[in-house]
Amino acid sequence: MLQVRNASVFFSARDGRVVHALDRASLDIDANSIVVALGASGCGKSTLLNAIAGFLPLSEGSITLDGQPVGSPGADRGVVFQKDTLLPWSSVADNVALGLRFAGVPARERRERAEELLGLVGLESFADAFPHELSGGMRQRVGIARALATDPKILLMDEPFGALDSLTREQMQELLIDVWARTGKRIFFITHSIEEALFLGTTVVVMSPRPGRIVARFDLDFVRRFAAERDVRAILSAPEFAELYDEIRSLVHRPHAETDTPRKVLQ
Ligand SMILES: Nc1ncnc2c1ncn2[C@@H]1O[C@H](COP(=O)(O)OP(=O)(O)OP(=O)(O)O)[C@@H](O)[C@H]1O
Repeated sequence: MLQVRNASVFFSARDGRVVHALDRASLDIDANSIVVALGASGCGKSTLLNAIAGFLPLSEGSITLDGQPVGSPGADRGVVFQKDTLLPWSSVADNVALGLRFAGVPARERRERAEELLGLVGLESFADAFPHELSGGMRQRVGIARALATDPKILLMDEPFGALDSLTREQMQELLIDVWARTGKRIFFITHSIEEALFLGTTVVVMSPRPGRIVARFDLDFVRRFAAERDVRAILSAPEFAELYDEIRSLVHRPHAETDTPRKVLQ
């Protein structure tokens, strides 16, 4: 279980103001769940993800993964960003195996694991290609395979499909559901898209504009339905999908007051 408890983050902006980016967020991410955080630009979604990844410290509150406090980045959390961070001079297989190289895994074992993961994301024949030979969607697949290489307890995905065209994005959503169904990995996923959140999330949390606060939580089963029936149209045209879409839309767009009052920055 990943537990976020009363997590707050304050940043010191360049002009001396204190930006209250995240306000007492609490969240549980159980095994086998996909928790999607949804909210307007600047509401603190990436701040929350970066804190879970260990890239930035909380100002207040705590994050634990299976009871262990999360302080710094670790192989137990795999991260995928919107912009791929593949090494251009390394082959696809070597990119996938990067974390394993850092962990001292022997070359042959690394290659086997990379090939296995490339199979999982449908890129088995691209092991020896280089990133520039791949499309944006393919590079994101490599990113997912790389994030899975160290067998992390959780995948953290920060708008991973945000830069892709809509067709590729739909394909990637389905691929992610397949990866989730086959690996059982828990996933924390950030998006601006209500439709993407509803389609992918076993839980959707809606965040308010700054200071980012979790204002609503929805437990859903569209993703399990898709994994079982593989009928996207049936899901997207379901009346309950449209109702939830409207409900969440009004929550996301509800006006909230700016409350960046000067406060001490707690580290
Ligand atoms: N290092 C930083 N220093 C100062 N302010 C920051 C810093 N990082 C983020 N912020 C501010 O914190 C707030 C939350 O930012 P964050 O990137 O978490 O939002 P977001 O919801 O992920 O936005 P987007 O959807 O546009 O990526 C924003 O107002 C942002 O300007």
